[in-house]
Amino acid sequence: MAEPIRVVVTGAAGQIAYSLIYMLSRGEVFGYDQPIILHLLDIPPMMGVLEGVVMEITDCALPLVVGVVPTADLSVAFKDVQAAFMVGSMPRKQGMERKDLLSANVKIFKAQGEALDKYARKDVKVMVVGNPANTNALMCSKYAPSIPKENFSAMTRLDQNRAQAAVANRLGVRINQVKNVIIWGNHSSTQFPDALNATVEVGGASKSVPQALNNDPWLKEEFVTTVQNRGAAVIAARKMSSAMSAAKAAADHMKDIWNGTAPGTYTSMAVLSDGSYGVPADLMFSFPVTIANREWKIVQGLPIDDFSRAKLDITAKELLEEKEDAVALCQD
Ligand SMILES: NC(=O)C1=CN([C@@H]2O[C@H](COP(=O)(O)OP(=O)(O)OC[C@H]3O[C@@H](n4cnc5c(N)ncnc54)[C@H](O)[C@@H]3O)[C@@H](O)[C@H]2O)C=CC1
Ligand SMILES: O=C(O)CCC(=O)C(=O)O
Repeated sequence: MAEPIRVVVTGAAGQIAYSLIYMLSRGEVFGYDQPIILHLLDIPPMMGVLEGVVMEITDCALPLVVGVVPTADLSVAFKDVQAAFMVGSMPRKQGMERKDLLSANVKIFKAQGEALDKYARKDVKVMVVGNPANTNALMCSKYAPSIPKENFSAMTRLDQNRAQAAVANRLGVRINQVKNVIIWGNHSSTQFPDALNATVEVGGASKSVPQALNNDPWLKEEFVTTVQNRGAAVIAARKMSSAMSAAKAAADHMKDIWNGTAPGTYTSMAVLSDGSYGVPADLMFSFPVTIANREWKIVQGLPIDDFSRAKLDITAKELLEEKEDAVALCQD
């Protein structure tokens, strides 16, 4: 059996972690033959709840879990970790935008960036789930200067999964027949869910989604707003934010980083912009990427018409504003 790897989940006593820890422990992300040592971080008042989570992990009798380290101490949580799921932070309530969480959450990511810098392995892969995810990831990476910026990403996979499911449903096909739906920009209501370059497999042949839908105006209208507002719709229905689907998306995201994307497919994640597609550099912007050897590359050369250009610019503008606010908050 392989040597165990150390994996940290922050916000380990919370809702998303409750589903995510089980997926990790079953081998769904790092492989069914990869033992793991789980580092579980939460805040001191949650240590009692976390103790209950640890009891449940034990009672699941999972052979791949060879150690569990529950803690409220950053130096313990991040010590020698190779993968970090940064979930711990406050979720929004009904009526709030995700960026309203910036003042509550960004300093958590500053402190945890500093701790990653000091204690984690330099090849650690860090994915940020806690909202506002893109800007939290940007600030986390800025406060971890000894870790390559490319090792940080923020999750827009839940939006991608939602978009893929919506397209499959509209076409009446299975989810895995739809490929290459893209989420551009921020994990917020300004994101641009784009199925204009997506494809669907029908009868062994690949067809463009707009063609398969006879250029249905739905693709540029209701599809976009439904995906943009899906998180808020779940909150309105559940009175709590998405958790099972968020955990599944976090697992999908890290699994792609670990194992790479399948040939001919790309996935969306927020990564540091290098100016591709006219997006300002130094923003954590969701792009279509391919991944090999645990390194991502932004997919180049996709057609961007005036409609898509306007959508990309709106979401980039929001990220620029968030970045400015975050930098100011972290200087306080
Ligand atoms: N990027 C995405 O697609 C999604 C992001 N989210 C975000 O994920 C975050 C977590 O959501 P839930 O698990 O539902 O929330 P939750 O409230 O159930 O759990 C959050 C946990 O984080 C802990 N926490 C708070 N501050 C912490 C700190 N400084 N260090 C470590 N742990 C800390 C809390 O004590 C709590 O146990 C929220 O910000 C939410 O908005 C949720 C769904 C999707
Ligand atoms: O919408 C939120 O603020 C919390 C959960 C989330 O980010 C989502 O469901 O997309």
